[in-house]
Amino acid sequence: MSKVIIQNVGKVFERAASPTPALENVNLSIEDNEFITLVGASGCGKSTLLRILAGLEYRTSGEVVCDGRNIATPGADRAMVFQHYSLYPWLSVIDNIKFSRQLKVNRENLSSSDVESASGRAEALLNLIGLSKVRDAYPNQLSGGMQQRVAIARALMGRPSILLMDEPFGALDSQTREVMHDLILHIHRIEKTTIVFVTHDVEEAVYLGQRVVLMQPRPGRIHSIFPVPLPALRTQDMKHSEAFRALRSEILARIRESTGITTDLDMLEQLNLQNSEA
Ligand SMILES: Nc1ncnc2c1ncn2[C@@H]1O[C@H](COP(=O)(O)OP(=O)(O)OP(=O)(O)O)[C@@H](O)[C@H]1O
Repeated sequence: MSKVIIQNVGKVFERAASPTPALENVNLSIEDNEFITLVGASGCGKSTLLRILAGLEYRTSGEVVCDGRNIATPGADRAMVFQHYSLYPWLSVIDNIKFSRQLKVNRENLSSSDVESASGRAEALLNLIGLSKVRDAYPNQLSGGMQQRVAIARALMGRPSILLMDEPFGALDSQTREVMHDLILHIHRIEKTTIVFVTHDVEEAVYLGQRVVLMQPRPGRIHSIFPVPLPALRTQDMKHSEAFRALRSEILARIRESTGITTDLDMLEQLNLQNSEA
C-alpha cells in the first residue's frame, strides 16, 4: 500500500464575494521514502495541497490517507518546513532544534533517559546539517542558508515519516541553494523520510525529485507526472546531461501550455492585463 493516498481531493475557499476553487479532483499516490516535487504556475494550488497534507487546511472533498489512516488534522508523523525559517531568536541553534521535543518532555513528564535520547538526537541532527561548530550561536548570527538548515533539523527532530517543504530554498541565493539541494538529498538518504517539496523552480524540481508532479491552475489540478530518469545518487554535473535538459524543457513547455503562455509576447500581454486590472 502507498505511504500517502490522495483521492479526489478538492478545495474551495469560501470568500464573501466569490468562492475560489483552489483544487479539483486531485489524485496522487506517494510511496514510502519517495522524494516528490510539485511544480506549476502561480496559483495552481501547490501550497494548498501541501497544507492539506499537513492537516493545516481542511479539504472540501475527497480523502487523504497516510500510513492507512485518514488524516484531517496535523500530526507528529508529518512535519513542515516553510520558506521563512521562523526560528526562535532567543534560543541557540541546539535549543531551537530541541525545542518541540523539550515541550513534549515537560508536558508528558518523561524520564531522564527520554531527555538524554532527545539530546542525542538533536546532536546527531546538528552534525547531519553540518552546523556543530555553531551549536551555541543564535539565529541572528547565522546566514539564511544556515538558519534554514536549523529549521530542517528542527522539523526532523520528532522523526516524522513525511517531510513537507514549501519553497524552502526560495529566499536563498543560487549558490546556497545548490549546497542545500545536496544537503536535502543527503538527509533524505540518511533519514529515509518521504519528502513532498513545492517549488517554482523546474530545475530544482528535476534535480531533487524522483517524480515531478506538474499542476495546472484554475482550478488547481494535476496536469502530468514525470518520472525523473537520473541515477538516484544525484551530482551537480547531471544538470548538464541530455536527460536532465530534455525533461526540464518538456516541463517548462507544459507549464507554458497549461497557462496559455506560449511566447514572450503572450507573457507581456498577460502582465499588462494584470497591471491594468490592479
Ligand atoms: N486563504 C485563502 N483564501 C482564499 N483563497 C486562497 C487562500 N489561499 C489560497 N487561495 C487561492 O487558492 C488558489 C491556490 O493558491 P495556492 O497558494 O495554493 O497556489 P500556489 O500554486 O501555491 O501559488 P504560488 O506558487 O503563487 O505560491 C489561488 O487562486 C489562491 O488565490
